[in-house]
Amino acid sequence: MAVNVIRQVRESRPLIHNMTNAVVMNFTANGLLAFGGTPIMSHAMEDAPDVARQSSGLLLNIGTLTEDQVQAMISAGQIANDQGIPVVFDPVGAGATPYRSEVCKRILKHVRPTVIKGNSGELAHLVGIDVETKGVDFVGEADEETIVRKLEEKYRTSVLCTGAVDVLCIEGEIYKNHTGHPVLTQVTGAGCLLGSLLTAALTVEASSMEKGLAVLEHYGKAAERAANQPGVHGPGTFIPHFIDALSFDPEELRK
Ligand SMILES: Nc1ncnc2c1ncn2[C@@H]1O[C@H](COP(=O)(O)OP(=O)(O)O)[C@@H](O)[C@H]1O
Ligand SMILES: Cc1ncsc1CCOP(=O)(O)O
Repeated sequence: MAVNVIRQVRESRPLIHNMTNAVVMNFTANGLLAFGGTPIMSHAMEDAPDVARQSSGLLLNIGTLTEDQVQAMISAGQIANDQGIPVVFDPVGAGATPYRSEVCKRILKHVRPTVIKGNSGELAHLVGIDVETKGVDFVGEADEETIVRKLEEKYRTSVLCTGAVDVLCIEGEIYKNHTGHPVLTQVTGAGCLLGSLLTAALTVEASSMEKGLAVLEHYGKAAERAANQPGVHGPGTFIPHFIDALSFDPEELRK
């Protein structure tokens, strides 16, 4: 299942338009390349709509948003919707400031994402559930299944809630992924990069469940493999090994 999805990505090397934040731009481009996609970053209103027209998938990530970029995201998102291109929306830091909350509502009013993905704190905020967050991080406790179901119902779209266990909600069904490693919580952009790989996976021919679980399993297994390498002593040495592992064959990673 995972093998089929990831091999298709590696054959087509889909062009993924990453409208993502300044913190994770380089990490995202390298991680997506290792996984098998072709990254392009473009945020300006003068450029992003044309890039969206040429791309196979679009990631909207509001981590370091400016008003100009938000307008470009809406424009690119509408083009992607019109062209039937998958869109992943990552509401980074939703609820941390009134502006982020307003932008989430605005984007979701104008763009239909294929998947909304975020951590529990961000997704809880989108459905009005009060949980404890600190900036872009989730620090409290939450009932992920309730959150994803409510969000799916509200926006009629698939939802991925990341965490120690990832919870995916597609057409009312819940799927869980248990792969992963706690060191991912010490790497900024671990969630953001996952959103880019998910966008790439959504471009191939398979069921939504297969595509979602394939990426989650591969990502988590790559983290487990990297974290257990002899030269890895913490988040700094983990990162290059993780990028390497993302490029491995999915069957090899399962061994
Ligand atoms: N405690 C954990 N153990 C294992 N994997 C984790 C843990 N926390 C998060 N992950 C993984 O890290 C990645 C990013 O998730 P998360 O930390 O929730 O995102 P974000 O960086 O957006 O807050 C996901 O692949 C998730 O499965
Ligand atoms: C630290 C930070 N601040 C704004 S965006 C960002 C990156 C967040 O990345 P992630 O949520 O994937 O760890």
